[in-house]
Amino acid sequence: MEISTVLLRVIGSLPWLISSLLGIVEALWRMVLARIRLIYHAAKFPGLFAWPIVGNWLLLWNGNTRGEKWHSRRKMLTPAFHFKILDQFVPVFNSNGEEFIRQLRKRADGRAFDIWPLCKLLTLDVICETIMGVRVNAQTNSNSPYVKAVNDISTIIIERALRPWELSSFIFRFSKLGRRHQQCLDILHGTTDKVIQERKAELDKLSEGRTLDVDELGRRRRVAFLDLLLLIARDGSLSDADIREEVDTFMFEGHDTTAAAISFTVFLLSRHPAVQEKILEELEATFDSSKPLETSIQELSELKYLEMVIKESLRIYPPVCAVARQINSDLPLESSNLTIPAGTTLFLNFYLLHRDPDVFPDCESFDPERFIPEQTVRRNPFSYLPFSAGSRNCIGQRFAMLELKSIVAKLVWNFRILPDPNYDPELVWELILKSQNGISVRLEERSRNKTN
Ligand code: HEM
Repeated sequence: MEISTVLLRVIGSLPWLISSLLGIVEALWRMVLARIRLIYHAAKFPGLFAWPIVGNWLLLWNGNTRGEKWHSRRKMLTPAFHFKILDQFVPVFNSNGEEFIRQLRKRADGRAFDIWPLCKLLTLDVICETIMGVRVNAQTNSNSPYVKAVNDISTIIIERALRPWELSSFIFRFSKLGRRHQQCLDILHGTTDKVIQERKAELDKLSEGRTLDVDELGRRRRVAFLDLLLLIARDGSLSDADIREEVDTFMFEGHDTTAAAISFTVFLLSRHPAVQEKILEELEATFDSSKPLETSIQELSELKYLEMVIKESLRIYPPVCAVARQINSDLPLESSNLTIPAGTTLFLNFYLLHRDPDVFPDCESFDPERFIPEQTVRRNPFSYLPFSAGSRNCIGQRFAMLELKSIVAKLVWNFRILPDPNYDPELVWELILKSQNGISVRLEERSRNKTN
């Protein structure tokens, strides 16, 4: 081709090239303007330091989903937390709680020990039995591959977040951490898949007129959360993979959080013997002192002082101490002339919220009386958010409160909880708020057990 022809072609496509270039420049300009606007508004708020370009991205990375999947799933799952279903779970709290007490009895010699790992095993037992309907016996068999995989995967997630180069799935897959991650997933998914297939087969065998809570021999059978999911899935709205996803979410949201809440409550009680005595008084007014403590859902809801203690513990040590939210449209704040611009990621810190001295004077001190009804009604409901608020709040909060009450009641019923004078918790925020040096307490058995 001659040079003149090439030149003519180039000149001919110039208008197209220039308009494309202008289009790109305009798009970039709009992005820059939007960014400047965001920075302009955001700068008026007190907050974390933001780096140029990446902002707070290094602290927080959130995938962008508009929430349609979440919305339809949440609607499906809400009935699974109905009072009648929770009622069936209370015996699971009781039986696993009894095993917890048996394990603790071995440590009740007045010497300090770390109660955190035992709390984790307990809540894993509870969540596996209520959500999947299987007993993993974590408390008596803490070395099982399943229990180890559950523990390891949380640590791996944290370690990976601290190694930015391993955020790439490709690099991660070939790293040592990534390989262990895959091993854990294989064990966890393998177990969930097996349970799903077994429960599905049982469901298929349900004859006309038989209900889920009765087995083929007519014996009472406990309905697990998974059974409800399988029933919902019969109209084709959930695949096996979807079901596994939901089961996994509940398994992970529902056990570390409760373990943290139980262990922090035990720590606070170890420093407040008078509070323990008040809990005991309340229990002794309701239950027969000569028997092991066995609670029903009705009795648990009547333990008002115990509830105040747990609420105060969740105030000081909220296991989910922060959440993030992305703002989809400009949000003017009524109380000021500030606007939070669309595209901002808000980081809501419940740990600090619960320490607002205007709302909770002397905020570091443990005082369950803050939760007497007269005090609670005076406060803005958004000033205390251990389970978050709004449509994405904790779906399992009633489950959690019942479990916490059941376990803490058993603990105080059986033991005097004593402080470890050489210990103070060192708080860290990993996936949840926890203490990196464990939760050290001492236990002494109450005399009612010694005479039994
Ligand atoms: C003391 C124990 C617990 C605490 C403090 C807690 C706290 C929270 C918080 C703050 C959220 C909101 C997270 C966010 O906004 O990003 C949440 C969500 C959630 N929690 Fe809990 N939780 C606890 C126990 C449980 C239990 C026992 C279960 C299940 C049995 C559970 C299941 C869930 C689920 C599935 C979600 C996600 C809800 C959704 O996005 O629709 N949680 N939890």
